[in-house]
Amino acid sequence: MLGTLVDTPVMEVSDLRMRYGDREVLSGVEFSAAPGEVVVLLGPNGAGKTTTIEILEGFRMRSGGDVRVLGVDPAEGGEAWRARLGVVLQSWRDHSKWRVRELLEHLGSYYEAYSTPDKKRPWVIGELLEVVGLAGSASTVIGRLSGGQRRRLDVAIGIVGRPDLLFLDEPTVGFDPEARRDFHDLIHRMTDVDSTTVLLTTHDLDEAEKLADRILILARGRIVACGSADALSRQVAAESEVRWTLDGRRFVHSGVDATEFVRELFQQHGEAIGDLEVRRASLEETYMRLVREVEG
Ligand SMILES: Nc1ncnc2c1ncn2[C@@H]1O[C@H](COP(=O)(O)OP(=O)(O)OP(=O)(O)O)[C@@H](O)[C@H]1O
Repeated sequence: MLGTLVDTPVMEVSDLRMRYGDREVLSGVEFSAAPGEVVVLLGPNGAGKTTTIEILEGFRMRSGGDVRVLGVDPAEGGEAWRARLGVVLQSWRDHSKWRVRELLEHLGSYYEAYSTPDKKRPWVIGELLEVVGLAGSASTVIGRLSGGQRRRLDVAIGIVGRPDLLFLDEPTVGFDPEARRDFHDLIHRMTDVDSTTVLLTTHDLDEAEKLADRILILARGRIVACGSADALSRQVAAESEVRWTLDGRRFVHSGVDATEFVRELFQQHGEAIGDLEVRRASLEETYMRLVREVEG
C-alpha cells in the first residue's frame, strides 16, 4: 500500500463533561491514546479519574462530549466490544469459595468466542498464573489469599481475555515492592508482546514515571498537563540544578542550560571537578507545582 499507515487512536476523548447533580466534575476533558501506549492519569483525590475511567469502560453515562473507545461510543458498546476491554476493579469480592485456577478458567471461557486469528483468547491459564505470580496458589481458595495475592488475582481477571485495551484503577495499592516490580514487568510485556493499550490511575508518582509513555494530569475538571515525565518537568521547571565539588568544597548552580554550564565548568577546572550531579525537577515537584497552580 502506498502512503503512510496511521494508527487509529484506541481512545479519543473530546470535550468530555460529567455532572453529578449540579456539580460539574469533568468540564471538557480531551485526550487520545495510540495502540500500545501506556497512559497514566494523575490527579488529586476527587479530581474525577475513576469517573473518567468508568465512562470509557461504558459503566457510567457521561453528561456531554464525544468519546470513542476502540472506535465505538462506550454508551453503545456491545458484547464483542466489551470482550476486547480489560478492567481491573478495586477488588474481586465474589466467588470467595472458588479456587484461583477454577475462577480464571470459568471467566476465561467467556472470551473463547472472541478469539481472532491474531489473538487467541483467553490467555492460557497456566501461563497467566505464571505471569501474575500466582502459579503457587492455583489451587488456593480465593477467600484464603493474602491482600497482595488478591490484587494479583484482580489483575489476572482483568487480563484473562487478552484485552486490546486495559483499564487499571490504582492497581498496585497493597503490593509489596517485589509484587510492584513484577506488575510493572507485566505491563511492559503486555504492551510489547500484545500491543495492549493501557490506561491506569495511580497516586504513586514513581510508578507513573516508570510506566507512562504519557502522563495526563487531571485537575479542576480538565487535563491541565500532558506529556512524558521528562517533558512535563521541562515545561514546569526550565531550570536544572548542577552540583559539584572542587578542592574539597561543594557548589550548586541553577540555570537553564545545564549542558553548556557543565562544558564550561570542565573547560575551566578539568579533572579537579568531582561528584558532579545534574538534576531536573522530579515528577513529584512538577506535579505539585502544576496542581497548585491550577487549584490556585
Ligand atoms: N455516584 C456519584 N454521585 C455523586 N458524586 C459522585 C459520584 N461518584 C463520584 N462522585 C464525586 O465526583 C468527584 C470525582 O470522583 P472520582 O471518584 O471520579 O475521583 P478520583 O479522581 O477517582 O478520586 P480518588 O483519587 O480519591 O480516587 C468526587 O467529588 C466524588 O465525590
